[in-house]
Amino acid sequence: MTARVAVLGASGYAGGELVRLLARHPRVELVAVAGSSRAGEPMAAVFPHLRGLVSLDLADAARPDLWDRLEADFVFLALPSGQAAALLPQVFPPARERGVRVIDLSGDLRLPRQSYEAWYGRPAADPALQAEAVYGLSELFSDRIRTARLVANPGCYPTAILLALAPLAVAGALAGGQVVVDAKSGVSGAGRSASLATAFAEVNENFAPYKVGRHQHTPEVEQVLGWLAGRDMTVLLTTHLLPVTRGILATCYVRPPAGWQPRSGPGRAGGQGTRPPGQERGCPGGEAAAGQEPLAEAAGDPGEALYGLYRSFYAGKPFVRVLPPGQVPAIKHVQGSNLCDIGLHYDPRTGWITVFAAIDNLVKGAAGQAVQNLNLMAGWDETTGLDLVPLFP
Ligand SMILES: NC(=O)C1=CN([C@@H]2O[C@H](COP(=O)(O)OP(=O)(O)OC[C@H]3O[C@@H](n4cnc5c(N)ncnc54)[C@H](OP(=O)(O)O)[C@@H]3O)[C@@H](O)[C@H]2O)C=CC1
Ligand SMILES: CC(=O)N[C@@H](CCC(=O)OP(=O)(O)O)C(=O)O
Repeated sequence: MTARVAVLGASGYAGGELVRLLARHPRVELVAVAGSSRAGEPMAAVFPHLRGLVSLDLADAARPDLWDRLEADFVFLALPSGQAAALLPQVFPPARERGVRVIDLSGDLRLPRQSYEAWYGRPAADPALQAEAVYGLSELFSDRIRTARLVANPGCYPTAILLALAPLAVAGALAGGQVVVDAKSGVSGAGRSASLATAFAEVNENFAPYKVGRHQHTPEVEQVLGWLAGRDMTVLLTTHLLPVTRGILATCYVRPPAGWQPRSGPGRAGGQGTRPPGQERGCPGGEAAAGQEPLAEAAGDPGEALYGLYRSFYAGKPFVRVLPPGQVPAIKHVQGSNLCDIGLHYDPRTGWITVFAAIDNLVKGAAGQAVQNLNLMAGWDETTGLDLVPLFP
């Protein structure tokens, strides 16, 4: 089976990356692309790297009547936050009737109204649509994604941070309810539209934090960690702009409760060990692990035990590479791929655990994960079209 797919926002970085991936996806027919200021132009004029690979012209993404003519099974929305919320109430219900399924890359459907309005500073999407949307962190919520009609693709930072912390959340290591995260992103995370903050002369050979204390991905991370940990979570997230094009490195600091030990089998990612949005909080995987031997005691090495916990959590998850103790991830080891590399460190002196996660913000943090979700929704192998070896050096 093949699927007809449309990309709205195809003239942006995330949408352009979607088109790059979909152009070589063996089961996809790309039937439409749309933009805004570049509407009417050939895709290859907007993105010359796609010359000879995509022959479509950009339609106007803001026109609701575009949807009446769309003969697509799946529509990706890669529009600025706020635009999906404005567009969907009008176009999604009739499209859903026709069997169209939507994957939205913006932040519009990830948070409930109050939280969205507080952190994004604009009116939230229709609450019914937000409630219908399945949070699309592929590794954790694959069961619900498979049958979803509307998917809220995760934010770039939350993808890295949640993959880094999910095993600890499920295993009860976040019982204190507080986490500190120090995260850095390449400038493509800010989108293609020019702004002073992302101009070469401002970014080159510079490095600085931004949106301190007010990053809009904070409530998203808190929400999902809360589902996994079975308790309210507070996350201190500080984001930094790296003078590179692609990549996110998230460094997450956790002080587990006294006496906590990593255990094997704390629940599997995407299996029964994690709870999807809208369901009762709790951690069946953690409960199932309660009677097991602490690996730390068995192995006598907390670093090895932590590694065992992560290996077991991400067993069978092709895009997560858990690095052995002593190895650390780097953005250059995942660039251009849908991989998330995770490194672990247990510091016996302070009792803190540090978890590092590296992703490509445009691939696993946006377009790649959106394609992974398409694969799940269409019933294909989740790696279809995503067999991408990182570009190095
Ligand atoms: N960049 C990243 O790493 C990530 C981005 N995202 C999310 O993906 C979405 C797109 O981001 P990104 O690609 O970076 O942004 P860009 O600014 O690069 O692209 C925005 C796209 O939306 C179109 N657009 C702009 N304004 C409107 C409008 N009023 N109506 C309809 N279309 C419009 C643009 O068209 P045109 O160029 O023709 O004017 C362009 O195609 C955002 O919601 C972002 O949060 C999520 C995760 C990571
Ligand atoms: C480097 C950079 O500026 N990154 C952006 C990522 C924004 C994003 O992806 O927006 P959503 O809220 O729609 O997920 C930021 O930090 O705001």
